Amino acid sequence: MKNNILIVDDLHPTFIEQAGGFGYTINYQPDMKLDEAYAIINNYDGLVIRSKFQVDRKFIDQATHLRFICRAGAGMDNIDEDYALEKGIKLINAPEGNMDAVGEHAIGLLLSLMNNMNTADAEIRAGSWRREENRGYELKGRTVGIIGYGHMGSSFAKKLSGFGVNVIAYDKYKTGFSDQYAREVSMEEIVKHSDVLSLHIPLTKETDGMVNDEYFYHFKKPIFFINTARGKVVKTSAVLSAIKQGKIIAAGLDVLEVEKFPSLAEQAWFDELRQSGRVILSPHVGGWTFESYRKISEVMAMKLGKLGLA
Ligand SMILES: O=C(O)C(=O)COP(=O)(O)O
Repeated sequence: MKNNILIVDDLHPTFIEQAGGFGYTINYQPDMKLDEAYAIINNYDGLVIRSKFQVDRKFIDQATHLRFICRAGAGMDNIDEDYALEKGIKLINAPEGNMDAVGEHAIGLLLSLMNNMNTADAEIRAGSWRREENRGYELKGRTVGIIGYGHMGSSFAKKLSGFGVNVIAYDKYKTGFSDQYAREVSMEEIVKHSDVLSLHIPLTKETDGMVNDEYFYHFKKPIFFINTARGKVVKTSAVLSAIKQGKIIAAGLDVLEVEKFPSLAEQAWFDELRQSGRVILSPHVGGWTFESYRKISEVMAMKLGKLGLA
């Protein structure tokens, strides 16, 4: 055992300081590429990564001494979790570090959609002052449906508590989670009652492409749709069709099926998406704030300390 950790992503220094205190030697390489990490990973006990590359079977097979992987964030979809666990590698993530960021970002997208902030802003910049066309809707009195009631879903629910809304939540893998912020319901009830739908589920084999044309078809009321979870859970073409059919009033998307340029611009749906006044986009920054940068590091260091592997 060398008690050393390779960090391949940008990370707040508090993790480095604290892990050093536990007795680990740190190699901090925030710009390291996959092939460079692959070449040296067999010398390390620990790996810290955000989402920059896939820690797949091949990588794990190469990491012959790896004892733990810290995912500096929430989503574990860039790590072959089953294979890592099979190999006895411990996994740590830190959703507690960016749950406030995601909850607030989802609220921001929702209020912006309901008040036409994107179009109103663009119109004024273009020289037009239109009040009636930019009249907003109120959140108060509406039913907000949350899919997935983990750290992110419950953070969003908590932040909604001052708005006078009825918050209902469905989580396929959890029961008995009703709390003061949300009432646990079936998927049927989400579909029947929601005025707002917000996704807070991970990307897995099961959820990949889950939100398709059929998914929106069943909703009884026109909805405001928010995705701060994972882009690949949602077919963008289905969001665009649902907007055209009036099933979705407007959509706030922090994550997309394909992210980053130039590949995003090459998607068949991109032109329609970017021209739609009924969509607000942000570049996967829901969980990425000045505060979460530090909190993620603190949470990971705390969890690593508890593992007591050094
Ligand atoms: O924490 C998460 O799951 C996120 O989506 C944040 O992604 P990132 O680590 O900033 O690439």
